Amino acid sequence: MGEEPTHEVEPPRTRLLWELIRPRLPLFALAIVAGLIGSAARLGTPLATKHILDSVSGKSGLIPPLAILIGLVIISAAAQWWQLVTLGNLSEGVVYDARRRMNLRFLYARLTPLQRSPVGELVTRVTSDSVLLREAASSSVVGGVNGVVMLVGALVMMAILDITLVGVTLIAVLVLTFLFGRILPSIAKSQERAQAAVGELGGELDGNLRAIKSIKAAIAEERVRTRLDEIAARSRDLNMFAVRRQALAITTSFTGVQVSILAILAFGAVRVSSGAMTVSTLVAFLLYAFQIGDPIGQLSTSLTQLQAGLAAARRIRQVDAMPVEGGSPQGGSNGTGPRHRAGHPVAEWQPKRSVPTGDGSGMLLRNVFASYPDGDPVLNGIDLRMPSRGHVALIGPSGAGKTTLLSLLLRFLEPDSGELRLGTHAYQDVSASTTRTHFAYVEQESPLIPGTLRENLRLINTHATDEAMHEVLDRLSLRSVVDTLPGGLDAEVSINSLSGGQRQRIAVARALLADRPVLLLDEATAQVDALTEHAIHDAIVDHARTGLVITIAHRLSTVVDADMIVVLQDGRLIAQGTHEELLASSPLYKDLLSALRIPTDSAPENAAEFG
Ligand SMILES: Nc1ncnc2c1ncn2[C@@H]1O[C@H](COP(=O)(O)OP(=O)(O)OP(=O)(O)O)[C@@H](O)[C@H]1O
Repeated sequence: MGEEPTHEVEPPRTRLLWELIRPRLPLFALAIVAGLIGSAARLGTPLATKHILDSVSGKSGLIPPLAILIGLVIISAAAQWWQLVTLGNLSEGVVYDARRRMNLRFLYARLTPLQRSPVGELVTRVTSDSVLLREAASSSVVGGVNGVVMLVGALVMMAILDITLVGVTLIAVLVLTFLFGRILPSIAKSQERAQAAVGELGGELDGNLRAIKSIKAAIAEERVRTRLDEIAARSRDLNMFAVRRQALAITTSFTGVQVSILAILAFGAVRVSSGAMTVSTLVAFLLYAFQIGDPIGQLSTSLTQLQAGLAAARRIRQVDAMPVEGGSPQGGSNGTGPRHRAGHPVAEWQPKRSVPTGDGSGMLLRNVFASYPDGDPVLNGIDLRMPSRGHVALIGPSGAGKTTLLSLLLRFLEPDSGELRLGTHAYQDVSASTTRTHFAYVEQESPLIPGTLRENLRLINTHATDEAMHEVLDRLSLRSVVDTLPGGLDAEVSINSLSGGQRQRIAVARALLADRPVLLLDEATAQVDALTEHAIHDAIVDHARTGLVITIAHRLSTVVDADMIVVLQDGRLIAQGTHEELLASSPLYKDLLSALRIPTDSAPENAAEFG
């Protein structure tokens, strides 16, 4: 998992499980009490049976021991029911808590470490790992406690009946305990590796299913299948290792119990024939010996199940350890601190239209350096001032750092050093979510969130009216698309039900409905036709009258009439100005245009692409 603190000593697995159970301790205690009552009732039955046998030989009346026996059976059944329901309550609660904790962490985690793990891998932690945790948190732990209680109780009762014979049983219990101690740790390790393989499978599957069209078009199904099968086989082999170990542990325990019963029978027969023990005592003793089989079996199953749960708890804990966003001061969170303090004078840009600034929503980047974890800086000393109104277009070759610059503005990434300001607020003084309230963002892939079209459009502005939505949909030529959807705005939409261009327009519509001071568009016109591009362009111009629009544009039409064009190359700000100014001053800008065979003596009308 990304950004796992390597210097931190990991707590023992059992403590992780305890942390999840602790908030539900009363339920846990209740389940144990129910288990203890049931165990006590079961422990009493052999004694009641002995009294019934004694009454047959005329030593006492039959009715009282019979009534006690029936009472014990009823109590034992009721306690078992109670315990099972309580356990279900407990385990579902623990799984629910674990899933909520992970959901919360995924949504509030810092983006870079979160995105280091494949989505499918993260999903398996919420789905399959939490299910393994369910068993460990409830039946394994309570079953283990019950098993110990039953075992100790039976041994005590046996000691009361015949102290000599109990020695034989004790030897069997000690041998089994020793063998278990040797086998269990290897079960936990292989199960953890098997679960990691399941996570890897989830990640691979997710990635491949997202790219399924490319895979099919390349006729690469077989290659992908082989790779997926290899991971599935690895998981199977690791689990089989654990299964063999579990089988060894469980059969050892059962054989041990059988052997000790035979030994008790043999020793018991000798003691009965010598008159040191009555037949009824031997029968009661044997009933206890048989009863010991249950707790030992329960203990061995619980302890082996517990290993899978502990492995799952560790993987869930790794999610908990992901760093979260919040009001963390910029640059401080990655521990590097400012690396480049030299102050550069920031060139004040004057837009070609009269654009008022200084009303609190202009943006400033001063000597900003940024890098991804374990990488070299991808932005190197960016100095840029943008006003509160107007259209700023970012251009540059692929990999120049355009998207990274937007990530900094939105605080998906914190700078290594330098200063970012939004109006009068320094980024480091406010939380990431506060900063984001100023932006509406259209990302490159224009993803839809699961839900209806209405929910998608209201993602930023939850109060957008139907009227406003229809107005924006009209502007972006989406109205006819919506009208054909069953349910209109209430239709469930997904990546498969809409085209790339339609999704892109929905993302733009969502941003326009938001009415935020700064609109960020990352190649918002990449997939749309000329008419829609025109509509988006008009929307940009419209928004730029009252607010700031920052676009990453690959199409010249989005760029040429921008109030300011910022040219980036290799993470540096190479030039900035209007189209005309850059044609006169920036060889890179001219190169970018020439590479596309666009005449550099006039602004072209067509929608040529950069990058
Ligand atoms: N999540 C990431 N982790 C590590 N490196 C990254 C990450 N995202 C981008 N980079 C690197 O940062 C550099 C700048 O990438 P960025 O996406 O900002 O460029 P860009 O100008 O938007 O490119 P394009 O036009 O191709 O989208 C590239 O070298 C890229 O490999």
